[in-house]
Amino acid sequence: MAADESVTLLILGAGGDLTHRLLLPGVGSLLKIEPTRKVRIIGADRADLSPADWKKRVEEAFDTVPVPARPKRSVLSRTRYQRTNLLDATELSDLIGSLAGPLVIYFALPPAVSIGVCKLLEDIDLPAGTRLALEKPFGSDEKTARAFNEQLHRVAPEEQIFRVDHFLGRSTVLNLIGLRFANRILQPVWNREHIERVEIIYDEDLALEGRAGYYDKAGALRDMLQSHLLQVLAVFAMESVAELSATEVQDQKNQVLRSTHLWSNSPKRASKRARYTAGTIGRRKVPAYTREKGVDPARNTETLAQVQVEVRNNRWSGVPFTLRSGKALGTPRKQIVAYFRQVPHLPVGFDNTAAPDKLIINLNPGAVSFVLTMNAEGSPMDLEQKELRAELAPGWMLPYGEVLREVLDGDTMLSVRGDAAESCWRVMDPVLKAWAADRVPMETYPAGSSGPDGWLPGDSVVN
Ligand SMILES: NC(=O)C1=CN([C@@H]2O[C@H](COP(=O)(O)OP(=O)(O)OC[C@H]3O[C@@H](n4cnc5c(N)ncnc54)[C@H](OP(=O)(O)O)[C@@H]3O)[C@@H](O)[C@H]2O)C=CC1
Ligand SMILES: O=C1O[C@H](COP(=O)(O)O)[C@@H](O)[C@H](O)[C@H]1O
Repeated sequence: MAADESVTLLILGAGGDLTHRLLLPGVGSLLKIEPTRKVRIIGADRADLSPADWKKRVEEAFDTVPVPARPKRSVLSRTRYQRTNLLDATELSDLIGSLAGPLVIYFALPPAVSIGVCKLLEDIDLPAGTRLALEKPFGSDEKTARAFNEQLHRVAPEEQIFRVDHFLGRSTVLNLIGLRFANRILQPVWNREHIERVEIIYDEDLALEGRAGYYDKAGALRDMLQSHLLQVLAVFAMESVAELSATEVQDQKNQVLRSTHLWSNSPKRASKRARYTAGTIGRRKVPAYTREKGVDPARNTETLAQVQVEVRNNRWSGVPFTLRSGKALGTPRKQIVAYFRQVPHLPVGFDNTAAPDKLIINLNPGAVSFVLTMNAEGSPMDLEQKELRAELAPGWMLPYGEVLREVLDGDTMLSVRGDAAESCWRVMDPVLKAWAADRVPMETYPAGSSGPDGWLPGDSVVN
């Protein structure tokens, strides 16, 4: 679809946090880069917002970017809000009936409400080609994800369904494809012969930040590992693509996800979970997770999760991939680290066999570092590790701008295909079952620390 063709973006759940904090600024950041793009934003929610309230919300979100005057004026002059109980068939049908295509329906709703709305959409005539954009979590296990896929396919074909993952909008992830396939240096060593293990880590210094309503039912594993980090793994490990197209990228990513299994098939050995206790992050005092507002300690929700998986294919068999993410950690660390094997033979005479060579890919902000063993300062017989580093340009728009751009253009390259969503649950379901049965202990770590001791295998120097 051409960027100058006007698209109607209907945001369901327009009064909520996602719309306010991420979606509207995302659209704004897209308009900043593409000021002639024509998008008509319609907000719908059960909140009682006046037309002026709604315009003010859009304007405030745009001002955080900020959006240039002309596209801002154009959007504000055409946007409107419709108070709607989205689970009422007549109200939903009236809302959609009032809109012209091409139409994108963005579900910024609690997951159970999204499923209910989809059911109602089966009986509503949608403009031809209507696209549906869904948020995570996509289902709550493999079975519910499959059922949700079947239901969605009764409303629209797969190529009109966008399961949004803002990590895939991240320029750094696209940079990963460039890093892997646009030079000859890395391709020959990107395999089990040369890479011993890989860590994909997203440690945050943010704590709960008032999100108990969502997070206490999700936890770190569902919030980050099952969704974002498995997607990052898929891009890291996939075979080469002939072109940057949805079919190529999706097929290659999904081959990886289909081949991914828990390390030694044992959820007990492959997973760890922990929850933060009271502590201090910088100058900020953080209460114990169980004392945070809205948390039910009986849910036993983890705030730090680590899972080891194996990609059982010709390229990666035998290489452990450790996925880890958590909240309230002292030092944010958002990176992929590939540890290389030792050289087959180190010339006799050198001192100091150093730690393994590493490739570190920082996800946010983006940077690539090679940490290589070479001659030290001083005695040339001595070895040490030195770092070669390149900073990557920041994303040209916000991650939500990048994913929305694809949705508005009808390009599914960066969205999660239905079978991939099911595969991700298939990998993690045994861990969730083992945790629910208390077969893996819940450890603790003070907020502001680096997590429980001894979780990551081997050396994991933060860079
Ligand atoms: N917020 C975030 O940072 C992120 C959120 N997500 C996902 O985005 C989705 C939305 O999350 P979030 O914005 O945080 O949730 P919120 O609860 O803040 O927003 C959902 C909105 O939908 C409204 N709503 C619920 N039921 C109905 C209904 N029947 N009719 C009309 N409106 C209704 C809610 O109204 P009311 O308040 O009255 O209930 C609320 O305004 C979730 O799937 C979440 O997992 C994904 C990534 C990040
Ligand atoms: O989807 C989510 O992602 C954020 C981390 O992503 P970032 O781009 O904001 O760094 C995470 O904090 C949140 O819990 C999760 O729902």
